[in-house]
Amino acid sequence: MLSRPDGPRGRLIVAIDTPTLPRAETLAAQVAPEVGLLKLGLELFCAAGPSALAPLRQLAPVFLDLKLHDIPNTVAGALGSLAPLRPAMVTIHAAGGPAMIAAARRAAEAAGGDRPMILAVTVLTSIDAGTLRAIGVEADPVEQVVRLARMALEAGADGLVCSPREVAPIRAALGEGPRLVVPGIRPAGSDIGDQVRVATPAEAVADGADWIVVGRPITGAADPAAAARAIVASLTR
Ligand SMILES: O=C(O)c1cc(=O)[nH]c(=O)n1[C@@H]1O[C@H](COP(=O)(O)O)[C@@H](O)[C@H]1O
Repeated sequence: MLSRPDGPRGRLIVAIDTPTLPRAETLAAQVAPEVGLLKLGLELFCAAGPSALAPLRQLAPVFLDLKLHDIPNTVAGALGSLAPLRPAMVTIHAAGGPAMIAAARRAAEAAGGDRPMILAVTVLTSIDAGTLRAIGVEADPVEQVVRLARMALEAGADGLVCSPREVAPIRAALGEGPRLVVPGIRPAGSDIGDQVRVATPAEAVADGADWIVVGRPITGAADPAAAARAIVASLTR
């Protein structure tokens, strides 16, 4: 399994969110020298399919972010189907519960080889307390994230996806063990878009994020490589 990053550059994951494979390949080639991993998410996977992974993996390890959330047997089957693609990280939704998470972990181990890191997505960074209430969760985002984080790790997740607002609370509650992958990152002054629980790259890393995930502030920049370099330069831990 992928080790923790040993320097600021290794901490940066760029989300290659585009429906067009040629555009994804261009972006990936521009930013790969500046980053630790490239993230392939639903937008590109749904448009271009599993074959989108290989060209990205030639440039950097790939975080395959499909946020799997289904019955344990189906999620385990999906992990088995994804194994030949050799992603470095994969996401499942913590809300799928302990049996689903344990099945995902078993399936990743059964596939053998250098298995992917299984990351449990806690509460999406676009969700606030009002949206949690709308789906029947009375806890605030921090409380809910820490609850899901503890459950997911006990069930076999290798790490967690959370917003930068919960990094310090997770470290306080669960220590340095959990690997934390943190989207909802916005350099000061950049457009927040649909994100709600955000912080700057430096804040997230100072609080204890292992990796930060950045999409539009880099992919929408006139010079994506320069934008990635500026973010890496801002990281101190
Ligand atoms: O799992 C993720 O990566 C993820 C979880 C989450 O809670 N929030 C979140 O934004 N993400 C992903 O992180 C990326 C953030 O992109 P930007 O908002 O453009 O920086 C997107 O690809 C999202 O799919």
